[in-house]
Amino acid sequence: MHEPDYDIAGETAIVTGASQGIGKSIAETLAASGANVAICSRSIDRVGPVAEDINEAEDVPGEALAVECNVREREQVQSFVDETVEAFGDIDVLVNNAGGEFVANFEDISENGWKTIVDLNLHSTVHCTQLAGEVMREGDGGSIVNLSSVNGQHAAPGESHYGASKAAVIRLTETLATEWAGDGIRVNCIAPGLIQTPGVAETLGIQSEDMPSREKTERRIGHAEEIADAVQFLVSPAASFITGETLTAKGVPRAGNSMSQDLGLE
Ligand SMILES: CCCCC/C=C/C(=O)SCCNC(=O)CCNC(=O)[C@H](O)C(C)(C)COP(=O)(O)OP(=O)(O)OC[C@H]1O[C@@H](n2cnc3c(N)ncnc32)[C@H](O)[C@@H]1OP(=O)(O)O
Ligand SMILES: NC(=O)C1=CN([C@@H]2O[C@H](COP(=O)(O)OP(=O)(O)OC[C@H]3O[C@@H](n4cnc5c(N)ncnc54)[C@H](OP(=O)(O)O)[C@@H]3O)[C@@H](O)[C@H]2O)C=CC1
Repeated sequence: MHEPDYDIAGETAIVTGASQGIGKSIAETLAASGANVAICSRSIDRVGPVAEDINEAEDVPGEALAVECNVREREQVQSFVDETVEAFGDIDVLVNNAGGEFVANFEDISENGWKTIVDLNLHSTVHCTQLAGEVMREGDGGSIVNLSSVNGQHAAPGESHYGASKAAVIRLTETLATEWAGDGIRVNCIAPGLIQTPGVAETLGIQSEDMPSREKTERRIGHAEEIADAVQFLVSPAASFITGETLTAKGVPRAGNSMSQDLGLE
C-alpha cells in the first residue's frame, strides 16, 4: 500500500522572520519533523529564544540556529546564508516568510512608504532566493516556499502596496519554478487569509484570545500552525509533483463575502 512521505528529517531549512507569528510556527514545525532550522529576525533578542526553546525541547529532533538578519539588506542575507552552511553543511529548504504591511489608502502612501513595503515583501524574497538558491542549485536542489497573501490574489482597499508586492511574489514563484526545475528545485507559494499573529494584532488591531479550534472551518481567523502544516507538506517528498503553485489557506468565509468583510474590515 502507498503511504505518503512527509519525511524531511536531516534536511536544513532556512525560515526568515521567525521570532513570532507564522515564521515561528513554521520553524517549530519543521524542527519537530527533524529538519535543522536556521532562523532569523531583525533582533537576536527576539529570535534567539525561539531557537533556544527548539534546542531545549527533548521531543524535537531538529536543531536550531538563530541569526540576526534584516532580510532587506542583501549583505546581511549573504552572512545568514554563509552561517547556515557553516553550521549545517547545506540548504535544502527556504521559507521566505518575513513580511509585513501598514494599511493606508493609495493617495496617502509616500514614496518611501511604498518602497518600504515592496522592499520588505518582494526584494527581501529576491535577496534570500538568489543567495540561498545559489547554494541549493550547486547542491542537491530542494524546495522553496514563499509567503504571499490573499491580498496578492484579490484586491482590498488600503492594500495597494502590500497587494502589489504579494502579487509579484506569486508571479516570481511561477517563473522560478520553470527556471529552476532543471536544478531539482520546486518553488511554491502559500496565500494565507487572516491568521492570528502579533503582527496582525499590531497592524489591524485584531486580537482573538479565544481562538475557535481547527475543527471549525467557517468564519474564523486562522492559526499560525495551519500555515506551518501547509509548508511542511509543500517541502516534503509528498509534494514532489507540485511546483509553481499557490496554495490558498483561508478557511470558508460567509457566502459571497471575503474574510476581511466577514471580520468587518471592509
Ligand atoms: C484578509 C487578510 C488580510 C491579511 C493582512 C495581513 C497582512 C500582514 O502582513 S499581517 C502581519 C505582518 N506584520 C506587520 O505588518 C508588522 C507591523 N508593521 C510594521 O512593523 C511596520 O509598519 C513595517 C514593517 C511595515 C514598516 O516599518 P519600518 O520599516 O520601520 O518603516 P517606517 O515606520 O520607518 O515607515 C516607512 C515609511 O512608511 C510610512 N508609513 C508607515 N506606516 C504608515 C501608515 N500607517 N500609513 C501611511 N504611511 C505609513 C512612513 O511614514 C514612512 O514613510 P515616510 O514618512 O515618507 O518616510
Ligand atoms: N497574519 C496574517 O493574517 C497574514 C500574514 N501573511 C504573511 O505571512 C508572513 C508572516 O506574517 P505574520 O506572522 O503575521 O507577521 P508578524 O508581524 O507577526 O511576524 C513577522 C516576522 O518577520 C520578522 N521580520 C519583519 N521584518 C523583518 C526583516 N526586515 N528582516 C527579518 N525579519 C523580519 C519579525 O521579526 P522581528 O520584528 O524580530 O524582526 C517577525 O518574526 C508575512 O509575509 C505576511 O505578510 C499573509 C497573509 C495573512
